[in-house]
Amino acid sequence: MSTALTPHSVDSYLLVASGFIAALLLRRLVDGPSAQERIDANLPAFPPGLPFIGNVHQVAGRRPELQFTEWSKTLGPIFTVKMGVKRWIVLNSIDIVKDLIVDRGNIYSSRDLPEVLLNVLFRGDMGAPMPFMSYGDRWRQIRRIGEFRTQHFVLFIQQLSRSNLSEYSPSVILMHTAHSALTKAKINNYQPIIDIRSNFMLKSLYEASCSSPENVVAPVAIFDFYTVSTMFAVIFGVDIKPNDERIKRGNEVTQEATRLIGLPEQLMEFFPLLKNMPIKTAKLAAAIRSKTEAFWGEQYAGVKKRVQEGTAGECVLREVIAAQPKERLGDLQQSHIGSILNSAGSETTSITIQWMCAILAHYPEIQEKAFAEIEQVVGLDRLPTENDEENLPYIQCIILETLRYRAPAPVAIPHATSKDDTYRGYFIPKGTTVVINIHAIHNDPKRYPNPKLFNPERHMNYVRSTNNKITPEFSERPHLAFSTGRRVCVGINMAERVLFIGIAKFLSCFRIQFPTDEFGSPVPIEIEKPKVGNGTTCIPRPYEVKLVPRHNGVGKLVGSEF
Ligand code: HEM
Repeated sequence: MSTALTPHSVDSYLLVASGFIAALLLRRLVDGPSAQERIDANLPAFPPGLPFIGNVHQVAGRRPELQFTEWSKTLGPIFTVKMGVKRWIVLNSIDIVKDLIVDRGNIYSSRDLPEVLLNVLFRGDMGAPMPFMSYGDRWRQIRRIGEFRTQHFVLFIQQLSRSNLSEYSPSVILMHTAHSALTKAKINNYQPIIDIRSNFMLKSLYEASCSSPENVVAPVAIFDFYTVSTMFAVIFGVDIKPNDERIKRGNEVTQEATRLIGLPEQLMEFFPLLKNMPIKTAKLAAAIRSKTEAFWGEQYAGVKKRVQEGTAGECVLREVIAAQPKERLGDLQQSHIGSILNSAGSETTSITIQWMCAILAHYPEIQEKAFAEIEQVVGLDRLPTENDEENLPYIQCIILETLRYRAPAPVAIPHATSKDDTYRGYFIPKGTTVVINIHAIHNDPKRYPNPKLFNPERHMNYVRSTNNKITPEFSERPHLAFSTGRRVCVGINMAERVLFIGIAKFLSCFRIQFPTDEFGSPVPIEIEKPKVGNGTTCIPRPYEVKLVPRHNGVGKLVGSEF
């Protein structure tokens, strides 16, 4: 029998559908608005969407920061997005981020991420996946152990003194004063690793450039290796070589785990009915977990063995393992600390260097200014070091402007409220997802005149103040690429050091130019259309670039016999 719809059957469907809608309307008249509608009426405004699915089709699987920024132009700096049964509050201005994420951090610092990620991949309470954990004592403990910052402690205390102290529990204040596995001082201990890895990066770029008749290099893999090998050495205390199997396997397990925050899993959160469908997500997650735990477990066991034998060099996990009797964490939890720091720190830092190189190819005059500063402060007989940082303000500005112009995580990691709250007359219930739209803040023309222009100079006052140890106001921060508040990136100090050393050395050695086509015309590098990732990172499309050594002494400086 044919299943094609005849005009007659269409009429019947229409009749049934209109009857259904009429019944719903009637019920609505009798019952009044549903509980959800009453909640929605007190939330910030919604953009237009479709019945039932809301705004899912406009956001999921796309670059959400662009759509959010567009909506903020008509709906204002705070609005709500309807994602099936979920409500996301989107924050688009620095003032609102300060009010909620910083000053009400006790309410706005939790997470609401796919169950499958938390409970299957990371085994719920048995695991310790810091970025995904709900706000609470366990997260505080893990965070304190992995803490990477002290510099921001100063900023934090100054913010505290300007805001309402009673908002902060004593344990939070303690958390920021506690001695942790990786402080700024400890990062100095890792400086030799960062030096070796950055020199290797320069040597690889130099040799790739010299072996190409046109000095054309595909730099992304080389930048990736700089950050991945640095993180492996800092966290696990191992020295890995470019073709090391661990890089490939580490990438594979991270990529697979990322699948679990992909579109199907998000859709299941928006439409819980889908959880009853025969979709094998939990099975898939369990399979990914076996691989992930096997790989990172091996790396962790290696450190533990070296600690027991007394041969472990300085590394984050050595400290974490030493603190095990006091902290009482299990091996799986400690292994998670290592794998999470490793994965969270490698890609983001490499993406920033990739963007810097791609963007500066468009701005030769900025490169010349940067090189002139290096030539004056450092000279041509040595490479820049961490001690030169304060005397290289323009290089610092280039890094700040790169993080503003192309924040690697333009909507950070969504937060969630852990209590009901009222703000500017809105009622925001417990469990609401809160998105910081860093992209909108970074493109606000009031904060950054002509935001589409890459202009390092705009950060000069900020850099001068911080170099003179003056702490600028929160609103004067040059960017929010590391987010802010209690969930602020835990690796800021590490990231800033790896970026400064890598970028200052890179700009001291190479002039960046577009490659040319067969007619000798320059082929500009694409920077306007980032690769569409999993919705959380903003990555340049893979590119080739001409890297011309700055002077005859570069080969000697980078230790190449090429
Ligand atoms: C340029 C480099 C980096 C950028 C742009 C970056 C950015 C971010 C952002 C936006 C967040 C989310 C904050 C929030 O929830 O509001 C975050 C969290 C985090 N980052 Fe980074 N990050 C970078 C480097 C690193 C490094 C080097 C490490 C570790 C060594 C690291 C470890 C983490 C961890 C563990 C979290 C989760 C913190 C928590 O939930 O409490 N990141 N980062």
